[in-house]
Amino acid sequence: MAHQHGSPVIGVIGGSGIYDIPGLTNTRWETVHSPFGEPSDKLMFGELGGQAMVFLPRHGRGHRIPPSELNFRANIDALKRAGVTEILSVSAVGSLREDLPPGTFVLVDQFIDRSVARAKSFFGTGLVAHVSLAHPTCGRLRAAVAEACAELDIPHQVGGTYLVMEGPQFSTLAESNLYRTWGCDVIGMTNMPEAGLAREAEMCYASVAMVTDYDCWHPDHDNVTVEAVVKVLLENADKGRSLVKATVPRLADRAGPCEKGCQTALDFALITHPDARDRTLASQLDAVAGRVMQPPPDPA
Ligand SMILES: CSC[C@H]1O[C@H](OP(=O)(O)O)[C@H](O)[C@@H]1O
Ligand SMILES: Nc1ncnc2[nH]cnc12
Repeated sequence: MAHQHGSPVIGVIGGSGIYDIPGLTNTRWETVHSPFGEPSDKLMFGELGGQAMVFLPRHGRGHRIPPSELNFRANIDALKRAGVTEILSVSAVGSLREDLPPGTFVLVDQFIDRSVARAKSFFGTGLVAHVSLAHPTCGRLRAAVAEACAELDIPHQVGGTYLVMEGPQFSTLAESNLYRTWGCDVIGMTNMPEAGLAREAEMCYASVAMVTDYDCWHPDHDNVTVEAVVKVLLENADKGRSLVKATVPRLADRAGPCEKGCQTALDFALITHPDARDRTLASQLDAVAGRVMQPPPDPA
C-alpha cells in the first residue's frame, strides 16, 4: 500500500487483551516481511468508516511473545511498509498514583525508559542517526484520542509519564516506590523502544495506557498479578476498541503531514557521510529512511 500525503493511514498496535478489532470492513490478514526480522503477527488491513487502517497485535494472537522478545523494529518497519502514517498504541499498565485507579485511560506524553535488553534503533554502524525524543508522542494524535475519550465518557487523563521496565517479572516494592518519587504516572513493559522507533520511522505515535492495577506499592490493594490484570482488561477491552473506533474517523480529514514534525523527524538526523554509509544497512532502511537517503555512490 503506497502512502500518499493527505490520506492518513492509522495503525493500531493492540497490547494485552486487544488481539483484534471487531467491526472493521474489507478485512484481510496479510504477512508483511521486514529486513529487521519477523513482526509479531500478520497485519490485519481493513476500513473503519471509510478510513483505511491496519491492526497488529503486539504480542501476537494468543499472546505468544513476551515484552523482551518482541521484535519492535520489525513491527514498526512492517507498519511503515504497510503505508501507516499514524500509530495508536493501546496498552495495559499499572498505576503509580492514587488518583489513577483501574479503569482510567492515560494518554501518555512522556516516557522514562528503563528497558535494557532491546534493539533501540533502526540505525547503527555505517549509518548513524539521532532523532529528537524530547516529545516522544504526537500531540495532534493525542488530541484526537482525548476528544474521543470525552465523547465516550471514558475516565481519562491527558498526559502522563509511562515508566518502561524490562520485565517480564513485575517490579519490586522498592522499584515501584522509586518510580513514584520520580513522578511517573504509570508502568508497563512495551512502549519503549516502540515509540522511539516510530519517531525514527517518521510516524506519529500516541499511547493509550489502560490502568489495570496499582502495581505493588498501594497498601490497600493486592500486588499486581496477571489474573488481576486480565480481569480489569476484560472489563476495559471493549472501551479500548470503542476508543479506536471513535478516534480513527476523526483523523480522516487531516490533510498533509503532521504539523508537530513527526513525519519530518529525519530531516536533520543522519550524520554519516553518504560516502561512508554501509550499503547493506542503507538498503534495509529503504522504508524507514528512504525519504532522506541519497542513493549510496557505486563503488569505483
Ligand atoms: C499481562 S500484564 C503485563 C503485560 O501487559 C502489558 O503489555 P502491553 O503493553 O502490550 O499491553 C505490559 O507492558 C506487559 O507486557
Ligand atoms: N503493574 C504493572 N507493571 C508492568 N506492566 C504492567 N502491565 C499491567 N500492569 C502492569
